[in-house]
Amino acid sequence: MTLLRVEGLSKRFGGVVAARDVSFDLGPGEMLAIIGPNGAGKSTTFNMVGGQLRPDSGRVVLEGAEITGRPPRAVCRLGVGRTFQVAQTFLSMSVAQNVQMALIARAGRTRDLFAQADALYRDGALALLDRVGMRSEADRPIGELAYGDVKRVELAVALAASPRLLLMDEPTAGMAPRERAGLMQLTASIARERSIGVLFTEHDMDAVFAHADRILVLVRGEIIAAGTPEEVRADEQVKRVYLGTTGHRAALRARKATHG
Ligand SMILES: Nc1ncnc2c1ncn2[C@@H]1O[C@H](COP(=O)(O)OP(=O)(O)OP(=O)(O)O)[C@@H](O)[C@H]1O
Repeated sequence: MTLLRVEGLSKRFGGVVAARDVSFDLGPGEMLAIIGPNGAGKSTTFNMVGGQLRPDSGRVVLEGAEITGRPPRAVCRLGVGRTFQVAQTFLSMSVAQNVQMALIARAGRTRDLFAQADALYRDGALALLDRVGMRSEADRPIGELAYGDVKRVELAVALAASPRLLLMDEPTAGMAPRERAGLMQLTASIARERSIGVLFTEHDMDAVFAHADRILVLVRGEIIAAGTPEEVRADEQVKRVYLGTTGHRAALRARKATHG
């Protein structure tokens, strides 16, 4: 079954074609990476799916319903979640309260927010924190956490909205290599168990080749290749214009880590 269908998305900024006829499908529980050099159109594509940008042409269809050009808030309500950066969490609040806020917002109970935030949805928040390995830190101010731990809390915050599709823009940026693998592994296992489709961009090729089920390669706004990590790694055009030897080594490392 198709969760997300993207058909012929195009976007131009003045003379720059940021996306040209971008099409792909994403299934429930699937991890789909969009890779490509700087300026390839990854963020543009992402933002057209999330509603932050209106495409010039093309369609975005979520579970059979067209969501093209709908504002981000509406897209979010329809089941598209997004992980946000540290600055968008509430630094002085506790880890648990950050997740509770997201649960309260999801339930549409924002009027209760300040009166009862301590008690509301605490159990639900703790369950989500448990799933991302952060239960023991629930009552610490989030501002005290190490960066890699904040990323786990961000994942719990995104899950609080019960997304069908999760958009993750460079989820491992700024993390240490070992922490990156842990976060990607966690994301992949949660995606599978909850049938959440994950669309992510990532510059770290180790993370992509080890954890994506499929990879789209964008170059100058166009998809030049799409397929499994093995297929993309073997694609001559991809090797030539993008991956080169660095990507090839990353693919080999990832295969070794996965298959021994
Ligand atoms: N708001 C904008 N106004 C003008 N040009 C833009 C805008 N957003 C993106 N572009 C241009 O569109 C092209 C694609 O940009 P985009 O940010 O989507 O690439 P990207 O693959 O996400 O790059 P990076 O890996 O550097 O984040 C680039 O040439 C960029 O300069």
